[in-house]
Amino acid sequence: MITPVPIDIERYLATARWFAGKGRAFRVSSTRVAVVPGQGPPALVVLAEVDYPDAGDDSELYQLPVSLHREPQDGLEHAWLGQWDDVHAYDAVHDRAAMSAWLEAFVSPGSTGPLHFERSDRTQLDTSQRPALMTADQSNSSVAFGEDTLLKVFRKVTQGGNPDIEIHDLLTRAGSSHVAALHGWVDWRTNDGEVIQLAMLQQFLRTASDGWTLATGSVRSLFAEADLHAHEVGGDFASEAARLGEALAETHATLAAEFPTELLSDAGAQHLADVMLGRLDAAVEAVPALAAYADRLRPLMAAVGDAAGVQAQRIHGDLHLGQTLRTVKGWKLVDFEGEPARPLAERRLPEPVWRDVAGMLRSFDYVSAVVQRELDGDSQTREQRAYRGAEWVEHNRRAFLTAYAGGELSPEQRLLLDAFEADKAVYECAYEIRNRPDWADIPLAAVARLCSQEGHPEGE
Ligand SMILES: Nc1ncnc2c1ncn2[C@@H]1O[C@H](COP(=O)(O)OP(=O)(O)O)[C@@H](O)[C@H]1O
Ligand SMILES: O=P(O)(O)O[C@H]1O[C@H](CO)[C@@H](O[C@H]2O[C@H](CO)[C@@H](O)[C@H](O)[C@H]2O)[C@H](O)[C@H]1O
Repeated sequence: MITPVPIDIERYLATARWFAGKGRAFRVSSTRVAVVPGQGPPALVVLAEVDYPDAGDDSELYQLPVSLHREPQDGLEHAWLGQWDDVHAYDAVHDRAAMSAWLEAFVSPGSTGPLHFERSDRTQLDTSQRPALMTADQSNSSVAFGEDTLLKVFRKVTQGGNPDIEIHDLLTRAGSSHVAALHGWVDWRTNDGEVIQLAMLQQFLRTASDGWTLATGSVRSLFAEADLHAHEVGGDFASEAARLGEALAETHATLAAEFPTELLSDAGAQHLADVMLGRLDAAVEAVPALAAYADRLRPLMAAVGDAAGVQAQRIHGDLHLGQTLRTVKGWKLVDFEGEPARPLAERRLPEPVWRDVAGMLRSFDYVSAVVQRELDGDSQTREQRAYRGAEWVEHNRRAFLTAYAGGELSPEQRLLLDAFEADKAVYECAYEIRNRPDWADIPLAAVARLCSQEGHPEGE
């Protein structure tokens, strides 16, 4: 079904934080529309297919929940999508009435046209709770209902199972204490068997603090104490880093128990190495400064091709401190979608756990670098902060890794970890150039360090 909608989706996409095609020439080639059941102002789901003239057949599908009103809505001006005749259209995630209709649709799950609301547990939903769009800088859009429930509306959607829903579902059913419980999800289902997953409803961890905020706070405490070492300051993060290592190890164990695992075949190991090498080549194109390191990174990545026999399993796929939440009951992991830039089929493949471990190790480096950038000072002060910041990074990386692995890494594990860390830093160079060019020197400096003789302090 191709349904034209008379709103200027292109104008809206061009400025949306979650639109991955910003800065490229694009056009909306088709739209499909479905109606969300319920009372109140009409709420629609629009699926917009986006084409990129510079990229041949490359197209993407974006979801726009839309609400329609007979009158212009005060307070929703920023979410205005357009008007035809006397109908005003808004981005519905900002619209309380429309989001309440979504929550109510979960109370009587089932299908209305292509939209299917599914419940996965029996948690009572309180539909009187007031919806509020979260303000986090996100790839998707999340709406909290009061203090208990969170609806994450996926923006870039794809045919097939969404790993965030799939993994939250299995971990919730397995009783994992390291995820926010899943309550349900929304599918777009067509008669010919196509399924596109649109949104998920889960427990809202309202009082949790995210790992990024806590860790940057720890580095700020360190810098406020001129002469102390990282383990001596009140805000030492190492015991939390260790708990995070334990939480990740437990989550990996549950994932290995709940999803199929496999031992990497020769072809599987070679595929992993080829993907890393391909990403390196593409990143060098986007970030020419990487070229100086490429010849030293390639042998490390190519060696992954010899990793046949290593266990591969479902993992998080894009783990960093911003994906962790500290609750009174311990650490939770969020956002199991994997790296948004990787094709969906690849993100759902079993992989060595070292990709996640490497992601967290990289994140400790970001924390120290980002705090240093916030602060002024003469060159001597900056040099001293760089030294102390590096000590903080080593201290926390070691605490995390020791708790995760529970002992020394084997040479094979060390090699995989090093290769995944290099791969992540390369990915980050390309990510930063596209999204935050001012930050590109953070992963670039990490690549330079990985290529130098300094090695990995926490492994010694
Ligand atoms: N269940 C939850 N409860 C409370 N906060 C959450 C929950 N899930 C995610 N968050 C917060 O929202 C932020 C964005 O969520 P995330 O799932 O990473 O979205 P995105 O895929 O859009 O990046 C996270 O960094 C976290 O701080
Ligand atoms: O959270 P997303 O799934 O959208 O992940 C993407 O964005 C992240 C930035 O928010 C990016 O993470 C990089 O920056 C973080 C600090 O902002 C840092 O902690 C991470 O270590 C670093 O990789 C992530 O790579 C990207 O996929």
